[in-house]
Amino acid sequence: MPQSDDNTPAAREAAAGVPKPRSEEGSPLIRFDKVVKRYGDNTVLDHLDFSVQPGQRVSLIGPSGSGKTTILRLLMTLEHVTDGVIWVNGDPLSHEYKGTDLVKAGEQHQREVRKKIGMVFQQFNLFPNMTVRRNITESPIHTLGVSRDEADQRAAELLDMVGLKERIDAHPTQLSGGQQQRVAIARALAMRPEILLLDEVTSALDPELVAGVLDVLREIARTTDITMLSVTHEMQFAKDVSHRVLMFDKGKIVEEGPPDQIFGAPAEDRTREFLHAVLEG
Ligand SMILES: Nc1ncnc2c1ncn2[C@@H]1O[C@H](COP(=O)(O)OP(=O)(O)OP(=O)(O)O)[C@@H](O)[C@H]1O
Repeated sequence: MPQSDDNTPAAREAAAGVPKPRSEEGSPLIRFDKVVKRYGDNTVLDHLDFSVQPGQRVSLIGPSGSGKTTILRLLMTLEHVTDGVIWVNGDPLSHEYKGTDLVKAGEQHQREVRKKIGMVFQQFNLFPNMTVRRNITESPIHTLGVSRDEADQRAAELLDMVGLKERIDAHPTQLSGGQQQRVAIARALAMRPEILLLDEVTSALDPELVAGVLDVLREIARTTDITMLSVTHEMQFAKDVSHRVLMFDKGKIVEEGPPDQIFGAPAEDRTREFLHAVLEG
């Protein structure tokens, strides 16, 4: 059934004056189409529609439990939708295929889609028994079939970018939380993903280590055109790096727009209340 023009993500963005970084006219890289996620009776995402253009950096903000992390976990196929479809690059994520005939093809396809997406978690999830170098090179070598030399060279470049090139032979336990998180960022980028998902990447860090990690991410935002979806409670960071901010409450988008609008002149009471609580609290 055709949607009313006012209700489409494109119409909402146009109304909000959202700037498009590139591929404005082209197909979205990510599209959520009436996505529902339920755990038992708890509806975590409620017919969610939004899309992300290639190269767009989007921050997801909103109160605890509003469904932000679930969106990233669905994209990583760590969870499956209850209803609706998630499209990546014009293809549905495999678990949304309903027909049994397609399940096998879907699994192969799901692996291909997954390779395009890197994620950095709140807990760094490095392998403690591997050096920093091996943490970064294992997936490119085993999943992408990259040669060891090439993977090593890329690891050295990425560690340089995150300011840790001297720690290439260290083990994670020898590093601070902030350093471990910077290695986790390098590891995600080693797969050359099109999409980088960041899930509250500074929440587990001591306050004095937060700035170093955010600076690395700001630099990635400045120097690459990677598509970025970031769940964050760091409002200044969201303001600095985002093309667009989505404000969530109870599994729905209550407001979206460029950071100047969301942080400077929010239209919705719920957004104002949330920002007041975060910024004043
Ligand atoms: N595996 C699960 N089983 C049952 N309920 C879950 C599961 N994962 C998440 N939930 C529920 O889904 C809801 C949304 O969680 P989600 O982590 O997406 O919220 P969030 O907006 O990211 O919150 P926060 O900012 O606290 O991380 C919460 O009510 C949570 O309890």
